[in-house]
Amino acid sequence: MANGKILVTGGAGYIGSHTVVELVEAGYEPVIIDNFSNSEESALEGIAAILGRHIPCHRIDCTDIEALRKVFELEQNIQGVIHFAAYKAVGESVNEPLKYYHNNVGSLVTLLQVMEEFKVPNLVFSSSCTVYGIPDKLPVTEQTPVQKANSPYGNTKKVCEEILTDLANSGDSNIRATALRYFNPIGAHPSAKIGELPLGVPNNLVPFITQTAAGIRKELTVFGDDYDTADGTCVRDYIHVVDLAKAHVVAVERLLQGKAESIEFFNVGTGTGNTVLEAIHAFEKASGQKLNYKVGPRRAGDVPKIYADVTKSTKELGFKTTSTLEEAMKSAWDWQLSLQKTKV
Ligand SMILES: NC(=O)c1ccc[n+]([C@@H]2O[C@H](COP(=O)([O-])OP(=O)(O)OC[C@H]3O[C@@H](n4cnc5c(N)ncnc54)[C@H](O)[C@@H]3O)[C@@H](O)[C@H]2O)c1
Ligand SMILES: O=c1ccn([C@@H]2O[C@H](COP(=O)(O)OP(=O)(O)O[C@H]3O[C@H](CO)[C@H](O)[C@H](O)[C@H]3O)[C@@H](O)[C@H]2O)c(=O)[nH]1
Repeated sequence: MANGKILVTGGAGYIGSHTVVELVEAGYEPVIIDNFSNSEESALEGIAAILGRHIPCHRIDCTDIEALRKVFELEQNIQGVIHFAAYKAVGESVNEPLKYYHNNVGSLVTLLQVMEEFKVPNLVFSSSCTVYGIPDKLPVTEQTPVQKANSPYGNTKKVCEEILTDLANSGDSNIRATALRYFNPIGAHPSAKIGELPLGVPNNLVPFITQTAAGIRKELTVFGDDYDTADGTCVRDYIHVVDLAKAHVVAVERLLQGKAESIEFFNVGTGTGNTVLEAIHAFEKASGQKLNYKVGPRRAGDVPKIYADVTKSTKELGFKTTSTLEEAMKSAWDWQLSLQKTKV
C-alpha cells in the first residue's frame, strides 16, 4: 500500500529524477510534471530502468493554470507537492530576468493557487544557499540573515521564500511549506541510469571536471586561488544528489505526519566545506583519472566560502547525509562514462 501520491514538478530534471526514485523506494507514489525545457524524455526511461516500471508523467508547463488544474483533477488524492520546476542558470538570468521571474515565481504562484483550490496543503520547495549571499559567519545556520540576491535567479529563490512566508502568515491559507536550501548537489544515481544533463558548456564545477576527464573539454580552469581559504580556492558544501533526494522524502513525511509548521526552512548540505582543489583531488582519486587543470582569474560573483550548519535538519528533520565527496565524484564519473557509451 503506497504512503501517498506526491506530485513532483520538474521530476524529469536532475534533482527531481533522483527524488522520484527515492520516493518510490520509501513507498510513495510519485507523479511527474515536466515541460522538458531542461531535461529529456530519456530521464523517464532511466527512472523506469531503476524502478522496473514507468512513473506517470504529465507534459505540461507549471505556469499554465488550466493544465495544472487538469492534472489535479485527473490525479485524485494528491497528498503533497515537491516543486523543483524552475530555470537555474545564474548567468542567463542576468541577461533575461523576465524569463526567470515568469517561470520561477510564476510557476510557484500558479501552483499554490491550484493547491488551494484542490485543498492540497503540503509543499516542499527547492530553495538554495544562494539566499545567504556572502555570509559574515560560517557555517551558515537557518538564522543567518538572507541577503540581497546577486542575480535575478537568486532573487527568484528569495522572492519565492517570501511568498511562502506571506502565505503562512495570511491566516486564510492552509498551505504548509518546507523550503529546503540546497548547498551544491553533485553526482548521480549509483546505477548510472540517471544524472545531470548539462546543455552546452557546463557552468558548474563537477560536470566540467567529468567532461574534461572524458576529453570533451581541453582543460578545467580553477577560478582563482587567492581567496582567504586553506589553499586559496573557493569553498563549497558538496552534497551527493541521492542524499539530497532523500532529504525531500523526510521533508514530505514530516508534512504528511502533521509535524511541520506552516513555513519552515532547512539547510540541506553535509556540514563540511571543501575547496575546489580538494574537489579535484577527490575526483582524481575516485576515478583514477589525472585531471588537466590550470588556475585562472576569479569568476565574477563567486561566493568565496560557504558551507552549511546542519544542526536543525539533523535534529528536526532527522536527516543526515551518508555519502563522501569521493563517492559522489565516483558516481559523477560513472554517469559521464554511461553518457559516452550511449553516444557511441
Ligand atoms: N542544481 C543545483 O545546483 C541547485 C541548487 C540550488 C537549488 N536548485 C533548485 O532545485 C530545483 C531543481 O534543480 P535541478 O538542478 O534539478 O534543475 P533541472 O533543470 O535539471 O530540473 C528542473 C526541471 O524542471 C523542468 N521545468 C522548468 N520549468 C518548468 C515549468 N514551467 N513547467 C514544468 N517543468 C519545468 C525542467 O524541464 C527540468 O526537468 C530548481 O528549482 C533549482 O533552482 C538547484
Ligand atoms: O569551471 C569551473 C566551474 C566552477 N569552479 C568553481 O567551483 C565552485 C563551485 O562552482 P559551481 O558553479 O559548481 O557552483 P556555485 O556554488 O557557484 O553555484 C551553485 O550555487 C549557487 C548558490 O551559491 C547557485 O544556487 C547556483 O545555481 C549553483 O550552481 C566555485 O568556487 C567555482 O568558482 C571552477 O573553479 N571552475
